[in-house]
Formats: sequence, C-alpha cells, structure tokens
Amino acid sequence: MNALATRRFLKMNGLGNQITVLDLRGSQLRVSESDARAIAAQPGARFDQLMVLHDATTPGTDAYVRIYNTDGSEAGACGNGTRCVAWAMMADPAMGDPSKTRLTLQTKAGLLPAVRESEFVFTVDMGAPRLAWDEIPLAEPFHDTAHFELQIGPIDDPILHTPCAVNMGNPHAVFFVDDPYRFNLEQIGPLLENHPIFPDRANIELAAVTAPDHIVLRVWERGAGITQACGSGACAALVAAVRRELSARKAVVSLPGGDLTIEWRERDGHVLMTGPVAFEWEGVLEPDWFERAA
Ligand SMILES: N[C@H](CCC[C@H](N)C(=O)O)C(=O)O
Repeated sequence: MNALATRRFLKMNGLGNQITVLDLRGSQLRVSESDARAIAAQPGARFDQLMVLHDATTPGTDAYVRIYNTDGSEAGACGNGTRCVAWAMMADPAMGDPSKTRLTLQTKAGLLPAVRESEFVFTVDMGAPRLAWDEIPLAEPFHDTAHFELQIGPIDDPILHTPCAVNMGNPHAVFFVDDPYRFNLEQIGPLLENHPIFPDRANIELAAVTAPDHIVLRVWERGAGITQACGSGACAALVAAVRRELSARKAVVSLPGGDLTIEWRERDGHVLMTGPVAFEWEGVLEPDWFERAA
C-alpha cells in the first residue's frame, strides 16, 4: 500500500484556484510526481496545486512546503496556496495553532512570510521579483526582459509577440492586451508555456490595465492550465505593468475567481499579495487512488 494512503488532506481554494493541503510534518514521507498526479485525478482531492508540508529546516520558519502542479511538476512558489497553508496552520482544528497570526514558509524559491488580516484574509510577502534574463529564465540573453520579441508561428496576433518576463519564485510571461477574454487561452496557453525561449516553461498571463490601480487578468498556468486565479501571476502582472509604466505600484488585480490586492513596495522591492481563502472539506487519501498511477 502507498505510504501516503489514509493521510488526511484539506481541500481549499484561493479565489477558485484549487488547493489541496497535505501535512507530512513529523514523517519522512515524500510525494512523488506520480503520487501528485494520482491525487489530482480524484474529484474529491483534485487540485491546481498540492501544497505538501514538511518539517522546517531553517530556524525561525514554520514549515518547508513543496508545491506540485496537476501534471506532477514542482513549482517554486504559489501565492494562493500559501494563503491556504497559512490558514490551515493557524485555524485548522487538527493542524493549526490558533495563537499564531503570522508565520514563514520555506519553499524551493525562498521564504514566504504570511500574516493573518482577518479570519479568511491573509497577506503574503512574495519577495522581490527577479528580472534578469537568466533568472526568469529565458533561453537567450535579452537585455530588456520588459519587452522582448517572441516569434510563434501559429499565433499571428502581434499583440502576443512582446511579453514582459518576471520571475516571482516561478517564471511568468505577461502579455498586455485590450481584453484578456477575447483570446482563446486554451489554445495559445500551451504554445506559449512550452515555447523554447522558456527553458523551464512559463506561466502565461493576459493582462489589461483598465486604470492605474486596476488590472484585469487571465492566467494559463504552467503544469495546470487555465485556473480561476494565480497569486504569483497577479504579482507578476503588477510588476510587469509598473515596468511598462502602465500602472501604479499598488493595484487590484481582477481574476476570473475574484480580486487580489497587490503592492510592489518601494522600500525593499518586495511584492505583497492580499486576498481570501476558503476551506471546502477534509478527507483522507484512499489506497486505491495510487494503484493505477504507480
Ligand atoms: N497558482 C499559483 C501559482 C502556481 C504556479 C505554477 N503553475 C508553476 O509555476 O509551475 C499561485 O497562486 O501563485
């Protein structure tokens, strides 16, 4: 039997971004790519991102979190999932410490401090964006990652040829468009995600700046496809809009699942994301889920 079977999980969401939280602290258990795909295939545990908690390895941090996409690949950061984990570690009856109002998670991409604003609203410090071509990463040394040329055969719309690249703990390419809902994201998303200019693939954003403090956004996520919301994508869109001088440093980003408030703080260059979480249900990982995927 798979060692993960019978472990408890929480099904949550951040603005409809489907998040499953699995607490493996205190154990040596690890989630493989095929385990992640097996869990994602189950309607009751289905996720865009699986947030797996392991024991912290650095003093002053509360957990080490590994983040998996639907296709089993690992991500360095997940804004919506971080808010969900913060709620779970403060408010869940089995794994939470209700005396806590702030915590810091470790991820592959760095530290993510989170603060509880109210019962279901959290702010995450997503850190400073990385903007150099080899930090995004891009396959070629573009000097100006805020405007670079991307040729893609089957897409003839010129608006989709000059993205702004931002790494927010994961790679993003932001395309500024008049109306994100006019595009067939299902079709262009995978072409752009897998374009050879992105050696680690990329999350793809279609953004419209409708006012200096408002951005409308749709996201095609690396490894997960179209999602209702993407926290790091919202941060990337705001950073890209500031780099292009299209918006102020603080804006509301409206995603299909709802709004996030994003600020690219002048003082230290960190990006702060504030938004809600929702708890849906809890369950246990069933042994037979893993048999076919093994
Ligand atoms: N939904 C997440 C981002 C997941 C990113 C992931 N798709 C990747 O980089 O591989 C968020 O709220 O930030």
